[in-house]
Amino acid sequence: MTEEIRKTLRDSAAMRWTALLLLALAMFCAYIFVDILSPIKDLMLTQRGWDSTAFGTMQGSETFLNVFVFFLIFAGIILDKMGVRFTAVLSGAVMLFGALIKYYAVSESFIGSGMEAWFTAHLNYIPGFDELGVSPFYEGMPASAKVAAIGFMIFGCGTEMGGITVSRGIVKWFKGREMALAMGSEMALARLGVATCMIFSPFFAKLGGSIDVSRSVAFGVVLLCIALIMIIVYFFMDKKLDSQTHEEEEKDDPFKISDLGKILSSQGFWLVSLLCVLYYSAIFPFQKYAVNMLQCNLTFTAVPEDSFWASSSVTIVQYVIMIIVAAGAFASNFQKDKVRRVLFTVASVVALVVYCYMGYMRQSAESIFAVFPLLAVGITPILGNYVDHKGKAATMLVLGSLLLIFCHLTFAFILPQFKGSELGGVVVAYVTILVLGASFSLVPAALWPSVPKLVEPKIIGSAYALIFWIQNIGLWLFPLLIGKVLDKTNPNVTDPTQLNYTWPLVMLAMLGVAAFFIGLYLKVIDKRKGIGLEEPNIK
Ligand SMILES: NCCCC[C@H](NC(=O)[C@@H](N)CCCCN)C(=O)O
Repeated sequence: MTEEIRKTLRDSAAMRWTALLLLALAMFCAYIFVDILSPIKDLMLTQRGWDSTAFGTMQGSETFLNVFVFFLIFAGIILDKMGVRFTAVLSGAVMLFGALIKYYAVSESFIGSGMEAWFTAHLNYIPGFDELGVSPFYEGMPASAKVAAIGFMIFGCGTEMGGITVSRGIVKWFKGREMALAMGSEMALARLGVATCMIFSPFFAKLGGSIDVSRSVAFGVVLLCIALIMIIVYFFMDKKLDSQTHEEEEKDDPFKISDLGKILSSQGFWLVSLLCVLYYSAIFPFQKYAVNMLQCNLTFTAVPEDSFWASSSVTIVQYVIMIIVAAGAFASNFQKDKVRRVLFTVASVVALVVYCYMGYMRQSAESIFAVFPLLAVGITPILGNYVDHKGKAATMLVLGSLLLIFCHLTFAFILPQFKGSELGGVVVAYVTILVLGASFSLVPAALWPSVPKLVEPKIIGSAYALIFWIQNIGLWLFPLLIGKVLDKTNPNVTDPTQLNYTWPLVMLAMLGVAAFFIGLYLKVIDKRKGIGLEEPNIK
């Protein structure tokens, strides 16, 4: 066979990176939708009557079916049985379907509809789930929040199924090549999705001077349509690849229930899963409240509506600068020449300073918080590469947890001290958010590539599905708990920007403490059992 005949799509760097780009852009859109209501929590109270408990219950519902109906486990089985491209299209369609329901729930046409009346009277009690205290609805929950929660549950099935499918797709296209870099790059783009959402969700909700929260959700729905198109394009690339390699998709490793037993009996797997659920529970649920937490802790001077800083064009310019920060930091990873690498980094840092200044001038909590994922865009691929070549994954997990504790305690106790000092508060907020972003690079970059060291290659897909499932328990519980703690500790507060966030933040810091100790124990077990977590991936 000649060299030419043997060449497949994945042998071409351009083609495999195109395949990654399609999958990563689809996840970018999905991550935008995940947090689409997070930066407008205050508007959800004033426009739709969602208090913190309603908001937290709706936000937590994303993971409900994954956790309590074990959908993620089924998603793992579907992925193993049907392959990457089928599951990718299915996840895109499920995400879009759920998103459309959520859009209807928050739209103006829902208000006063028969559906609103029905949901106000029903779904207050769910037999079984209420007794267990895990119901996604409660007596008195606004009807729009109930329907939005149903849509978000369905969306959550699609997005988590998409998450494991993309990981497996990356393995399919990049095995034996730049796999860690590809995974890091995919996560980097997902982080940019979160930053995009922080800027554009409030932008669309307040567009043209009138407030309409459904515009933000509509923006997310449009992006999910684009995501589905990208997945369909990927479908044909993937089909072409299989026809070239004459491989029947993934059929050599079918999922068996007995595989679950093998995974569950691994101590390392349990420690990594525990650390994953503890760490991510202090990040993703926090993300849903962070903008409101900043609104409550920073002193903002209202920017007049006719001022330059309040204009829509400034929002767009700020977003373009954000893209320059992210692109510069990301591209510096790929520069072989040292001078070029430094130039890219410097350009990115300068753009970051300009971005931060604009956030301060706009007095905008959402654009201040949007720097959180930016650092992760730049450094997650670097750290992924570091783990590949130098190792030290367990140490990075410990360090990431320590930074997490430091940040949540700073938000809880130091940031409120700066109330009254406009600039001081914003500086403390920026620094803490950036450090939290660094922590959010360290842990994912070390955690996900460590999974293959814990289980045999044959059951990696199922192991990822199980870790996601365990992680989803925390992602379900903590948005809800934060909302409840907020309501309990702020009984008479009616202004959504005057809440005291100390106790929810202490609770999140405690998750970091537990993750820190698990990380230390993991280091001990790694040394004792020779798991190789501190070893480089490429020897
Ligand atoms: N290829 C890496 C996959 C893991 C990325 C990881 N995402 C998750 O853990 C998701 N289960 C949670 C997503 C939360 C929103 N639904 C990440 O670090 O983003």
